[in-house]
Amino acid sequence: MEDLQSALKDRNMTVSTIADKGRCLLATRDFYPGEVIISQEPYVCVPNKSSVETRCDGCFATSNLKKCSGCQVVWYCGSKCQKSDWKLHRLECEVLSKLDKDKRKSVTPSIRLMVKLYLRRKLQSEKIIPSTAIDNYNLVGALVAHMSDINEEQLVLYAQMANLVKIILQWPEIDIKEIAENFSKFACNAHTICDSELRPLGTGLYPVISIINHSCLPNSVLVFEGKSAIVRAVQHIPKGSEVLISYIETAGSTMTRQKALKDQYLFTCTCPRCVKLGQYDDVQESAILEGYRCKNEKCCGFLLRKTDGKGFQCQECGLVRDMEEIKKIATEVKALSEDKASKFCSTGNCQEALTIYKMIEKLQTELCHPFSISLMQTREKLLKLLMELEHWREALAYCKLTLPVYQRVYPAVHPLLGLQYYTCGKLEWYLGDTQSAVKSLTKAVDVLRITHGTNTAFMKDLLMKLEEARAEASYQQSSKDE
Ligand SMILES: C[S@@+](CC[C@H](N)C(=O)[O-])C[C@H]1O[C@@H](n2cnc3c(N)ncnc32)[C@H](O)[C@@H]1O
Repeated sequence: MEDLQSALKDRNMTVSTIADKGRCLLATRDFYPGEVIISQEPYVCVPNKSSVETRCDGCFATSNLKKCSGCQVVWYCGSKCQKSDWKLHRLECEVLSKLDKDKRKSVTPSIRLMVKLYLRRKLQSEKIIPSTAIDNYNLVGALVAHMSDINEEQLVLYAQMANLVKIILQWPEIDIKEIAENFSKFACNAHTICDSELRPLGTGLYPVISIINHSCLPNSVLVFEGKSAIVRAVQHIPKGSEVLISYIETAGSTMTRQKALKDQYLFTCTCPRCVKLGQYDDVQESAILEGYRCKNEKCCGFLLRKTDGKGFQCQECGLVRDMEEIKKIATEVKALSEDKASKFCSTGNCQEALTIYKMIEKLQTELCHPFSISLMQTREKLLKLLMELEHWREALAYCKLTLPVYQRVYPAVHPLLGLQYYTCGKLEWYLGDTQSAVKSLTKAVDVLRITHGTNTAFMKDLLMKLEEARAEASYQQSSKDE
């Protein structure tokens, strides 16, 4: 702990404790929007695995992959990644290659993450790889596990997974209880590693970053550059303040956010956004973000359940929507999304998925409040599918429909909002609307230079696009003036 504190002192940080929260990270000087507060390499990490996609264990790339001939489980994009991972993978390869085919199939990313955790601990304790103040197993030991708060079913699952890890490692002295506890630590401390556009690539354990607590109105954001985790300030953080990131998708209502935090992180959030709202505001917020639309298409009022339970009444114009009608549409949406859309999406059948999502969007437009999160998510799926199918104009129309919801549910500096402006700008540019593209790309840069910095290939590309769009717009303007 002393080593950690002195390493953090150089970075203008300190670890402290707060009642009801446990450890926390405090700033020992002022930080300003866009500044990197802390960055860390993963103690261990693994790429995601899906039936349609495999990733390199070194850099998470998806192309030019070759399977490790030893274990037949891990993939690399080339010798550079294979060599840099070799000290750890040599041990992993040895244990994985002893497994029969069936057992190898049960080696999920979470199991691999745990196996790698123990192997890395061994390598550090044998001094085969170095330890530092911010890269050692003691920091993993200090992570919260919440063992006494997790339910029986979860405990059984962790015990089964721990047993599999024991079988893989074949270390007689290993403690199953400790492995199970570490699975619980993963659940509330590991981070999903994403690319610059926030698409998930893998999972990593960053024990210093894991000291940072959650807020639904955070002053910082966690992004990734390759596998490095970077925490940047999105607001002014005065000296002595706690650094806070968001663990969850913050677009939902207070009830939804609190449930997500309780389910996975086992605490009740008391951030200003969660406690600020009074009971009625909370109900109104849920009715807008997760409720139904008024029968009158022109009315933007939110609906509350009538006391007789027979329907929902608009709080703006008083019109009542019948419960049966609402149930009917909701059932149709559910059937379409569960049975059909997900199947087509998982098999990569974009055209069919598009047809289904359009049907869902039509029903949700009829059913949900215009600021509904589920309607926004369906439009987001349509936008992605249409971009994949290169239907740019229609994609732009859906992108523009999502923007007012993004602006409502996210703070002005939020990576998802910045990325949505970016998508909008790119589409406008493809479609020749250069003036609008400049406006959208400028908004994207204003947000993303704070959340993502300006040094990554992704940001350099965005800044270049903006320059080109500006040059084109001024050329068009001067041609018009002549
Ligand atoms: C990633 S850890 C954060 C560091 C942790 N406080 C510690 O002592 O190591 C996540 C855990 O911290 C606690 N936590 C994080 N944010 C919190 C908050 N806003 N309010 C209360 N507890 C919080 C919860 O116990 C949660 O499961």
